[in-house]
Amino acid sequence: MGCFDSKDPVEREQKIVNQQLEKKLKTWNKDYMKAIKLLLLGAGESGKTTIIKQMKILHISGFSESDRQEKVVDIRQNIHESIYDLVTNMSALKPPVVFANDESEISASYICNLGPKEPSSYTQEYYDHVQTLWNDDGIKECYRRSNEFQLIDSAKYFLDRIKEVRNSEYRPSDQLFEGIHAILFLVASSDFDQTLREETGVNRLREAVNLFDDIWHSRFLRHAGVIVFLNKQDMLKEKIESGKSVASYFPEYNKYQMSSKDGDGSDEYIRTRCFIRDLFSDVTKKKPRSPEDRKSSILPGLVVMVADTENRQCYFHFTVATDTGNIKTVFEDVHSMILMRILTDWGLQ
Ligand SMILES: Nc1nc2c(ncn2[C@@H]2O[C@H](COP(=O)(O)OP(=O)(O)OP(=O)(O)O)[C@@H](O)[C@H]2O)c(=O)[nH]1
Ligand SMILES: [Mg+2]
Repeated sequence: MGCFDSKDPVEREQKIVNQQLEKKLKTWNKDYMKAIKLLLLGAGESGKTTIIKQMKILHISGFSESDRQEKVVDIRQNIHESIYDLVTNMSALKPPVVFANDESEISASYICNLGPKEPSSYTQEYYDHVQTLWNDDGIKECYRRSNEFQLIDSAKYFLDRIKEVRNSEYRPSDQLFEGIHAILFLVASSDFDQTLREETGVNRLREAVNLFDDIWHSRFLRHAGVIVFLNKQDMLKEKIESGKSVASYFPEYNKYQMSSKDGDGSDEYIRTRCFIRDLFSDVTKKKPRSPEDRKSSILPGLVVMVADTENRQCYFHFTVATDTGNIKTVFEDVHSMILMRILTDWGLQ
């Protein structure tokens, strides 16, 4: 038996265009999923720009925003066409298909009122209705019987992407963070004796710990792996070897117990860098700072605190961002760590 081949040239052309579009989107999606997405965060002058420069040197590139926007426009149009065709054809089928949920009736009239042409603006309400309909078992049944009417080939592919498209337009924070595999948080470790330029009196390292607290407990970032780069190790070593002590700024250093796996504590620089690492690792074991303490947070709109429910791990590296060789080695470790995480998420590890 041969395949159904439309004799109508317009219909045939439409089908070809659809197939080409579907192919393009599939390739785009595959590439996007393949890319490892990192979010680089850190206080002022901690070395973020330097790390990006090193990444460029080490040939790491990403997706452009215009590529992404172009894809969103294509998907939106196809979502509307698909859901409109499904809704309007449901009752005409023989025997007809009915909605499984009552609320879908309201969503169906909303979509029918818009007509077959895509809406002038895509609102949250619009996406809610499409989502309600696409979740309805009646619509799913209608989709299964789509051989009985005209529906674009890739309707399911597009409708399954509602969340992705909606996020890209209406929830900028989520869009920014969705699919991020890991957050790189940079710390200028040698800042232990510095105060913030803009707010004299605030210790820069202490402020970096507070910022990390906000980021670690942020609702938006809770699914991403977190890697802390304890950067500027060369400057830290220099400071310690010149006789400066972290104890003058962090009195708790005097009582600091170094773990035996980190060394015997005889090297002051090693002891200091472990102490600084533990300032950050303690954050991952504690509750978020109180709202009172977070008044001066530089991320007020972004941070919605959550208490940890998942068992998350944080990875620490001692880095010198200005040293390409050092960053290359560290990134090789980071890369394997992220791949392991992805495999674990997929249940392959
Ligand atoms: N010695 C040394 N200098 C570093 C290191 N990392 C960064 N720097 C220097 O520190 C300064 C600040 O680094 P940037 O990469 O500009 O820091 P940033 O986080 O992008 O700073 P802002 O954009 O101002 O927030 C630059 O002069 C860097 O060359 C390091 O590991 N060792
Ligand atoms: Mg910068």
